[in-house]
Amino acid sequence: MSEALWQWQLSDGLAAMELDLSTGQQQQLLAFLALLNKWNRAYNLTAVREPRQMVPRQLLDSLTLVPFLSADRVLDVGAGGGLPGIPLAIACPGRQFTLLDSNSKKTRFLTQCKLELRLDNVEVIHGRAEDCELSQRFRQITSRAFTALPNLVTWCADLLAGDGQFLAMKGQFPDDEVSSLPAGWQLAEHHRLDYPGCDGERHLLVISRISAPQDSTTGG
Ligand SMILES: C[S@@+](CC[C@H](N)C(=O)[O-])C[C@H]1O[C@@H](n2cnc3c(N)ncnc32)[C@H](O)[C@@H]1O
Repeated sequence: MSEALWQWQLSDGLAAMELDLSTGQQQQLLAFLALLNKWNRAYNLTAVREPRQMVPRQLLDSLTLVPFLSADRVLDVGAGGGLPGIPLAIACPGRQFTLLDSNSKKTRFLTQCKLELRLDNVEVIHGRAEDCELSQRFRQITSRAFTALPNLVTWCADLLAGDGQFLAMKGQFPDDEVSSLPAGWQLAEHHRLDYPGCDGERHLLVISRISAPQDSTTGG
């Protein structure tokens, strides 16, 4: 029952969003949803449990970021059950995605997804963003339902390339968080996000440094 519904919701949604994904990619997205649904019972990965809401709120919502991706390597911080990182990795096989989360149950699930879905462009890291020391910085860092913007930029500043940008997904526009951004950071862009079945406000906030220093460790 869910499978036929999910298949219909996905192909309908992708068409409306003008995202051209192959049959194989669509099958991978649905296989990911089935894994999320199965593991959710034991691991509490997501609060979205109603089958009818899963394609829009998990897959389509994540995929709204596809047109905004430009970096070869993207970090998804606080990835949880793999959102938006796993759907983006399936939709964009030419980009590398690093999924970071501090909860070991969640990173175990993400590692299982990488293996079962054969996602060679996914790397999973267990750790706290503010304690992470990575060899290369990222030009784009995505986040969904992670933390307030001031925390995001403070905790993850060392993970972002000098000219990099945070792509923060939010529900209602967070006026207070934007006005509390630490000195040196700005709201560079704001986009309304929409997709079939979207049942509330969705916003993408692009946050960058005000004056970007040169960064020799940028990995693309
Ligand atoms: C509300 S969940 C959102 C998960 C996913 N992005 C989504 O939209 O469904 C927030 C996630 O951030 C992780 N998290 C919280 N603090 C963190 C930190 N300091 N560093 C890394 N991950 C963290 C939690 O373990 C949790 O999986």
